Amino acid sequence: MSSTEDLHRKIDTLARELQSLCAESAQDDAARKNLLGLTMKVTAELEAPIETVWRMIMSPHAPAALMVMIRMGVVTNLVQSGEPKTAKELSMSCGGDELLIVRMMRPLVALGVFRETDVQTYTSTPISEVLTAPPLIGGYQLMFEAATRSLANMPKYLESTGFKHVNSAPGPFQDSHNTPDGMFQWLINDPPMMSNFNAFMAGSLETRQDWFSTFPVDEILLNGASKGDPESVLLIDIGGGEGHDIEAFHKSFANVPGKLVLQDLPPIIDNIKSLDPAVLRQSYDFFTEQPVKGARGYYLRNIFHDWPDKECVVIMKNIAAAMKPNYSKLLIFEWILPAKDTPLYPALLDVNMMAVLNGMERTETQWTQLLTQAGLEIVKFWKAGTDSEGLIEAVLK
Ligand SMILES: Nc1ncnc2c1ncn2[C@@H]1O[C@H](CSCC[C@H]([NH3+])C(=O)O)[C@@H](O)[C@H]1O
Repeated sequence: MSSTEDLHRKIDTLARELQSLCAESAQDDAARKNLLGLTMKVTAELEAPIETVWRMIMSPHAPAALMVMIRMGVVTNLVQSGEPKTAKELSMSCGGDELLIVRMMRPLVALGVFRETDVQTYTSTPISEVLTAPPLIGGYQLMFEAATRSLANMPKYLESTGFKHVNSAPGPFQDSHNTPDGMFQWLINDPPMMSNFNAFMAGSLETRQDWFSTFPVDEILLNGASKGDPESVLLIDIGGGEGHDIEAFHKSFANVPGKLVLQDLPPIIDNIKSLDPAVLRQSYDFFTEQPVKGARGYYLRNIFHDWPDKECVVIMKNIAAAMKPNYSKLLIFEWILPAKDTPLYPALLDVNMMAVLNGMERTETQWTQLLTQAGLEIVKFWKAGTDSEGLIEAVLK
């Protein structure tokens, strides 16, 4: 047997083993992720450099085709009907041209988002089915409109600035959307897009870790918190959206003394449909004086990465002015980027933050610089590996 034949025989054997491993690990999520990580590493090793470049060149196309199918209603139509439909039928029920559907569907079929049961006949797959869940269909449209539009235009925009670091508005978002507004104001002006954003944020909770199930809550917050005073505030979630995080905290720590407060902008607070009454709601703009003084914990998740340094320092100073010395703690739950070899997801998130909010993900050194400028001192960077967010515990200096 030639060495080439031998090699192909080995690959066939491995393919069979891999197939059976895939089936086995479908029941065990840790094993599945382990196997997926391994195959991704192997893919990176096997892909020729020119193939990598081509993959990047061709990467915006399928997401754009999918956005067309979402907006045309084809995705929901196929998932809801649960049976194959021809391009002609889809064209009649969704209103777009038949040939446009055929062309947009080709890459999506190749990627497994849909299946082609016959010529120009399509059916949904688990990918399109999961995509129609509100957090994903909302999140997809939000990210496409807010981020993809801005990213496509970003190189040209940055070139026009002489490649200046983005650290204030206007930035790529304002340029590509032709608006002086930041993303949050843009959302407030567009209620359906705001609903997409809220669904996206609430839905992403399912896949993200809670700080209180990851780090020692007793040591960080509960030990030393006021127990006798019924008015004392244990924890405020500043910019907490519709309250999903602080409500989850309450569920896990229902009997701890002290009030729980949710703060966000009026349109968010006024839009809350259901929230445990144990959580007090307060409309508040974090660029103004913090009204709750001397709370034990001032908690912010995914807030500072939305803002350039200057705005972060203003938000931090407003909190610092309300903190009680030797008692209050600032708790920031965000990415703490490693100085080197940042995993792909947080590295991309950093570019995303630049594109949509003129914001950024930060390293330990950058966090330390910010907090120092606001008169705060880091007690500890609590970390759970480079692949997940960390908690920054800080106090008044
Ligand atoms: N000036 C502001 N004052 C208070 N909240 C704001 C302000 N600007 C933006 N936000 C809120 O900041 C939040 C950022 S998204 C993060 C939401 C939540 N902490 C979570 O991690 O899921 C949104 O809910 C915004 O409405």
